[in-house]
This record gives sequence, C-alpha cells and structure tokens, in this order.
Amino acid sequence: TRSTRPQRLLNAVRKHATRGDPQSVISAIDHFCRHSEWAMNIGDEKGSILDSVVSELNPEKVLELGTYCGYSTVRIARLLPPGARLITLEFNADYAAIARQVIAWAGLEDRVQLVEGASEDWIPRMKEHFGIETFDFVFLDHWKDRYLPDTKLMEDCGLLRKGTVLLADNVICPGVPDYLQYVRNSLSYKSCYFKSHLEYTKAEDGLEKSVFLG
Ligand SMILES: Cc1ncccc1-c1cc(O)c2nc[nH]c(=O)c2c1
Ligand SMILES: [Mg+2]
Repeated sequence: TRSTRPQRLLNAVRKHATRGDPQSVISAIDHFCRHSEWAMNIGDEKGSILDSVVSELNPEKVLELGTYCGYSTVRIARLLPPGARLITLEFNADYAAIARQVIAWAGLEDRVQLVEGASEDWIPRMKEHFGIETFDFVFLDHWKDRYLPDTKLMEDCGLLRKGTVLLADNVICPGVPDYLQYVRNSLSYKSCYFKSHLEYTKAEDGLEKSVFLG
C-alpha cells in the first residue's frame, strides 16, 4: 500500500536527523517540506517567532492543540526545562502515531504527553486526568473552526490564569476570523499580531499572541 505523507516525513527524519538531537529533527522536516513535499508544519519562519515567545515565557505547563507530525511539539519541548510538561492533543490517530515517533527520535518524550482525541472532550478533563491547575502557554494549531470554542471552553474550565499566553497559528491562512475578532475585542485579552508567511511559501500568514488578563 502507498505510504502517507506523514510516513514519508518520518522516514526523512530517520534518514537525516540524529537521534536525541531536536535541532536536526527540525532541520530534516524543514528540508523535506521545502524540497520534497509541502506539509502543514508551522515551519522555520513562523517557528522562529514561536521559539521567541516560548523562550521569553519559560512556561512550566504547556498545551498544544493540534500535533500533526510533532514538528512544533519538538520546537516547543526542546526549549522547556526538564521539569516542564507539554500536553499535545491530536484528533487524527495516523498523525498521532507518526508524531510519537518524531518526538521520540528527538529524545523529548520525557516532557511531552501526546493525547489522542477531540480537544472538546479532553479540555474539560485536564484537571482531573492530568493534574493540571492552569496552563502558562497554549499553542493553537488544530482546526480553524475550533479555535474560538476551545478558547471559551478553556476559560470556562478555569484552565487560564492572569498572564496565560495563547499563540494561534494560521490566523490569516486558512484564517480564523471569529477567533481574531474575539481576542482583539475582548477586555479579557491583550492581543498582538506577528506578520509572517504560510510555511514554506510566500503567501501571507501570521501568529496572534493573546495574553489572558483574567
Ligand atoms: C492545509 C493547508 N492548505 C493551504 C493553506 C494552509 C493550510 C494549513 C496550514 C496550517 O499551518 C494548518 N495548521 C493547522 N491545521 C490546519 O488545518 C492547517 C492548514
Ligand atoms: Mg498551522
């Protein structure tokens, strides 16, 4: 049977990246996506903005919505201190299976917990199932129609605290107009836009950083 694009991406990681070296995993995926097959990883340009937000914040508790092949999971986890925890939710079981292997190849499985299932099912269970009080940082990169409802769900579940930072990918392409309108007009958020490009292309895209004010 034909291989899938995520499987071919994992093969490229195994072939070109060094086990236990997260930067080589990131470089191998970026090379594969630029020179072999485009894939919807955040990429190196927006990835550098993600790196700077994470490095400035030094979060202990991180939630990622949308794992895909684990590229941004590796980008974030490589910057976290060993005691920190990253929980990443992925709805698609095939993507999750590949992401587990990419995260393991990078040697970051000790600080990453990949959970398969729907964000709306797992967000209400974060406290009792993972012992999480509140998140310091949330990266939204799953499905554009879920950004706003999941943000409201995290608010309602008490998972956000004064200063929690939400960073959302693809706010221009594919675009999340309802989410942008909410975080830019709500008195509960201080929001700003980082203009960039859709991964591996010249099309405009960007990241929206929104600080929850409580
Ligand atoms: C797939 C695609 N095609 C054309 C333009 C953009 C995309 C695209 C890019 C992304 O970074 C995505 N991130 C998370 N979830 C997505 O669905 C998604 C889709
Ligand atoms: Mg994305």
